[in-house]
Amino acid sequence: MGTLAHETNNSVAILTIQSPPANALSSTLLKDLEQKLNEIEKDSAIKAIVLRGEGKFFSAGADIKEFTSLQHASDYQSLAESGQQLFDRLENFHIPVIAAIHGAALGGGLELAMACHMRIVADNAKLGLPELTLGIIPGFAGTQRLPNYVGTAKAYEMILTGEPISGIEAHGLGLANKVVDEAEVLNEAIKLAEKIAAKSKPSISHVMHLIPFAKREQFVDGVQEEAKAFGDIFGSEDAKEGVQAFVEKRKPNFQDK
Ligand SMILES: C/C=C/C(=O)SCCNC(=O)CCNC(=O)[C@H](O)C(C)(C)COP(=O)(O)OP(=O)(O)OC[C@H]1O[C@@H](n2cnc3c(N)ncnc32)[C@H](O)[C@@H]1OP(=O)(O)O
Repeated sequence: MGTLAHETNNSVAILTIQSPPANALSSTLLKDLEQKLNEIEKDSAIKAIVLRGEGKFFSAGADIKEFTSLQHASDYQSLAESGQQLFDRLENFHIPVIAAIHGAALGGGLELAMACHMRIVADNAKLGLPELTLGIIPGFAGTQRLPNYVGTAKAYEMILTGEPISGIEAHGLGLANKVVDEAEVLNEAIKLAEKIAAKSKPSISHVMHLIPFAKREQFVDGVQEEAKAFGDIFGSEDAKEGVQAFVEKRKPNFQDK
């Protein structure tokens, strides 16, 4: 069974991440997402997409346990580059994608949600980039997309402290389109998708082509630097300690090297 379920109703595709317990973005899940985009690209009937997570969370980010199987800085750099490319494809997709976020969207989970075009969040959801808690840094374009949504000051605070914000705060900062009770997240996302799907497909496609031009030009340089730094950071003692501490469910003891 794949890690992404897919159903379509009224021209709206609902993609459900099914990778318990935390919907971590394993390499398999990322491949399944790419495959799903390939399929949807060929289906002219789909006019909007809702992306959600099954279980307790939207997604808790890259699969930290998988990190321990990689060896070299170049492996981590490639991991970051392939995630960045996939999320870039999503951001530039010709069909609008709405992330329906409950529980947690952390690390790569928030980076995935930020590559979607709109976000509906639960008031009690946690959204953050906690990578520095692991002795590493964001690697799926989080350092580049987060400031665009929340402003640079809040992005520095969120990334440097690793502390998540609530769905209510995310909405106040402009990171989310709407905040609702957790029980209503999926319904609200579907309602928004159905409103969009009632419009003409050619006009939807033109808007999807045009809005990405408003993106900052430095973005491409920024994500390249981020992927390189993501590779470098895994050469540090503290990255090994941070990842190991997560696996062993203890606090990391960083040595600043
Ligand atoms: C380029 C991208 C880089 C990244 O994305 S780095 C990863 C960034 N993400 C994080 O650092 C989030 C780490 N996870 C957490 O902070 C917490 O977890 C949660 C807040 C999501 C949930 O907390 P709670 O409800 O107390 O559950 P629990 O016992 O911590 O987790 C349930 C199971 O899920 C596994 N898990 C959680 N997040 C990840 C992950 N990102 N990668 C791999 N596994 C993860 C745990 O280990 C555990 O598993 P078991 O039940 O076997 O003990």
